[in-house]
Amino acid sequence: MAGGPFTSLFRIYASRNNVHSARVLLSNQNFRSMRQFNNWVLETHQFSTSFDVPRRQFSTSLVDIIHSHSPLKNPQFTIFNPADARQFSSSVDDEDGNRVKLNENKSLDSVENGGLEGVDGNSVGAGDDNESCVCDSMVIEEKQSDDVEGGNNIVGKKNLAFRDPVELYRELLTAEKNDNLKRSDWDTLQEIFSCFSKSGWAANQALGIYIGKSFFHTAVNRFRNFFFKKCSAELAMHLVSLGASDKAVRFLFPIFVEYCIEEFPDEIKRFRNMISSADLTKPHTWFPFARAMKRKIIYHCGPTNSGKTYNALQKFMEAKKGIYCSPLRLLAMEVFDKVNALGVYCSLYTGQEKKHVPFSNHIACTVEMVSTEELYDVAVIDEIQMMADSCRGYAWTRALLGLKADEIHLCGDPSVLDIVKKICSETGDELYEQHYERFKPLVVEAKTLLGDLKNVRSGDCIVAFSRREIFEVRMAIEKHTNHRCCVIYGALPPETRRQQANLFNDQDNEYDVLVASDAVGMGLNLNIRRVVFNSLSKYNGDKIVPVPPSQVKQIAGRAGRRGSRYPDGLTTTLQLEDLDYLIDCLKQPFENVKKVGLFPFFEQVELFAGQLPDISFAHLLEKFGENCRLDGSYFLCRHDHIKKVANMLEKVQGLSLEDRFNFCFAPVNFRDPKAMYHLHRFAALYSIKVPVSIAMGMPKGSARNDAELQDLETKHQVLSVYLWLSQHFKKEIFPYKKKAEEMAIDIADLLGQSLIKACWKPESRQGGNPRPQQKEDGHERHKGDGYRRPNSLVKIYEKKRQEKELLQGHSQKVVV
Ligand SMILES: Nc1ncnc2c1ncn2[C@@H]1O[C@H](COP(=O)(O)OP(=O)(O)OP(=O)(O)O)[C@@H](O)[C@H]1O
Ligand SMILES: [Mg+2]
Repeated sequence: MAGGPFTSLFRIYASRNNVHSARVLLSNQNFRSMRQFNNWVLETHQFSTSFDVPRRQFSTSLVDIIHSHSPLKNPQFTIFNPADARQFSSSVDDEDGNRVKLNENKSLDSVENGGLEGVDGNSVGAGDDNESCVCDSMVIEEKQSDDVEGGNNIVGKKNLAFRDPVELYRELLTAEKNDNLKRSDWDTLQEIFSCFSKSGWAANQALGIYIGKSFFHTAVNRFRNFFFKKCSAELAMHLVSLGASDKAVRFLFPIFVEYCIEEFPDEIKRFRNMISSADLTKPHTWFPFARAMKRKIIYHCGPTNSGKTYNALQKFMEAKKGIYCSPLRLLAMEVFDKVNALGVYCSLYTGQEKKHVPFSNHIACTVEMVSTEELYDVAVIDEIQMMADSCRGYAWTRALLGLKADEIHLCGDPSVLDIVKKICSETGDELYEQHYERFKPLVVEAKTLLGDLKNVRSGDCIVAFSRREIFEVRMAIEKHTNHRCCVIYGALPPETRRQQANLFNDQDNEYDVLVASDAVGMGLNLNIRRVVFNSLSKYNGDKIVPVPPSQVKQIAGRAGRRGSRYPDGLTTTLQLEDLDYLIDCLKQPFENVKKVGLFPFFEQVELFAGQLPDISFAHLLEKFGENCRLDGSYFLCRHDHIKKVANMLEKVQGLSLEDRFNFCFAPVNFRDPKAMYHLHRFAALYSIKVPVSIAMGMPKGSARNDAELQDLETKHQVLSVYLWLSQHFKKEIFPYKKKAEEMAIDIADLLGQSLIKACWKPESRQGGNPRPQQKEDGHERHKGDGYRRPNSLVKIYEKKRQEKELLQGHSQKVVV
């Protein structure tokens, strides 16, 4: 890597001004006024090490030196000489670090006013640093006059606030214990150290020199002991005059830094290695091959039922080689069928199945399975707003950053448009936007079902947010009306969901009502005339919460599909009191997402594990979460479910780290103890290298009650996990793939048959979560059917309604 103009200029400047050494300061935050060294402060942003650059190394590339110390690929840094207020700021921002932007001769004032920009464009020098900036310019003035007097050694003895902390620390090292302080002064000093120890600012800044939060208090205690033994009267009195305040903490901090650098080199090195191995910054650099391409990204942006996927699929089918990335297995299967039916050979690739169609150049896959190795002409990433999903978002982010395709079509709502723009500016891809409107507006029926399921009509989809609620609604409808219901919910295998969807879509049968969970929310083409929300609150794994507006929109948008029996979509609620919330949700603009999900690859976790060799995998993941560094546009995806599986597999000996990592991604429902038991058994057999058996009997027939139905669901889950493992591990260890496939098809069939017959009361899953339907969750009885629905959100929105008086009356239709 060549040095570029910045380095040459620095070299000329340094030689002309007889600079002996420069110190690079260390920080992921802005540390700029921390220290001075022979009149030089070399400043770094989002950069995290501390080292001196001696004069003899000025002849080599300064950029090289900085890069060799930096865990970041493209650190930005500023170098300035306080003696004459000259400052150079530089950002090395091209791929090989050669292109250097040079700003010469900015006055320090512009720096004080936040004239510099950090790596992520944040203004530097704001907030916490203001005080130290002011202090810094005073240091400069002081030093300039001292220099005139001749030499560094006589630097401002008069005013400790302006002394070089390095010198102060050196003096402390050689000082004798001070016995002349009053008791009250010692007490004040104790208070100052207690304040220091509790200071969030100091703990954060200490991260810049790799003093981790867990070690910070120990370091401060040791520093206090050292300080109390050595502190001069002058120093103590200066601190006492500041009192237990932020000023005292900020005064002490640079001395603390010196102490730590000398006393804790091993701890610093260990933490530094740990941090750099948990570095998730600049994820676009993880895919150098995709970066070497000039990709064209087309964002099909619009609400539901507006033709986004349709248009993207046209390009996919026209391409020589294409890949379609789906949010759901079911949708991947739908595209696989549709595309093959149109004469474009297409294979199917999901976590559980690989259907290779001979001579095919097209693939429909689930987004988690997308290959970033293969080259494609056209890729489609459907439901791109899922990048912001707290659990699965990383799969969409990875697909967008890593796909090697000349053209990538993104389909989704506008919520991630801005962040996709930002990502494209980092990757260098061209972005084109294509905006869509709904084919037909969605109409809200203000009358609602008036709390009575007897008002259900043909073509209705009643949306409920738990399995139990779904079956209760279905029972009530079938008992009190002549309608027959299909059901779709998350625990059903995709094949059964599809069978139920077909049954509902098909006009030539009596199944004309659908009762479904939010599992219908994404992309599926269903002949729905009206979406009726049975309730608008759901259990989020912890408590009952209102369904988020984005999800309400997505689900309501299922009503009325172009080309279906019902091109005009309607939506409403069961209860009048829920209507305002529905209207509120539909009227809300799409949120503008600020961050999208990331998750480390196995190799990154492995690197991190090297720093913490003796801890459990679950603990390792936790530590990774605590210590990983992320750029401002990304968050680390939630991995509670992974940790749950990791904990369960903890006692299974003989699994490598990679095995554990893979097992933890198996699509198991961790709330289902039977499914977890089987996963444990699979891992135990795998660990002793015994071919893994399915060891699960086939049910004799369709379910006769809810317990048997749940048993079928679990059995399918177990087979799905087996199939997933057989695709992710060596075939020899999971030799019964074929058998598992056959069993899974049969069980999906039995589930379909069972659902057609089902007319029993739902039961709770054993060992599962508290049921949202239980009394303590505040659910109420409904019209003597034995059916209970969640409490309305009326209280929450009552106030809002009064204020807004959204509706004039409840008889007219509202078009959203
Ligand atoms: N130009 C078209 N010609 C014929 N049918 C179309 C056309 N555009 C869309 N459709 C049909 O309209 C329906 C909705 O289109 P599409 O699935 O592309 O919507 P979308 O915007 O992706 O909605 P979603 O939010 O459900 O993903 C589909 O059944 C699709 O086949
Ligand atoms: Mg779509």
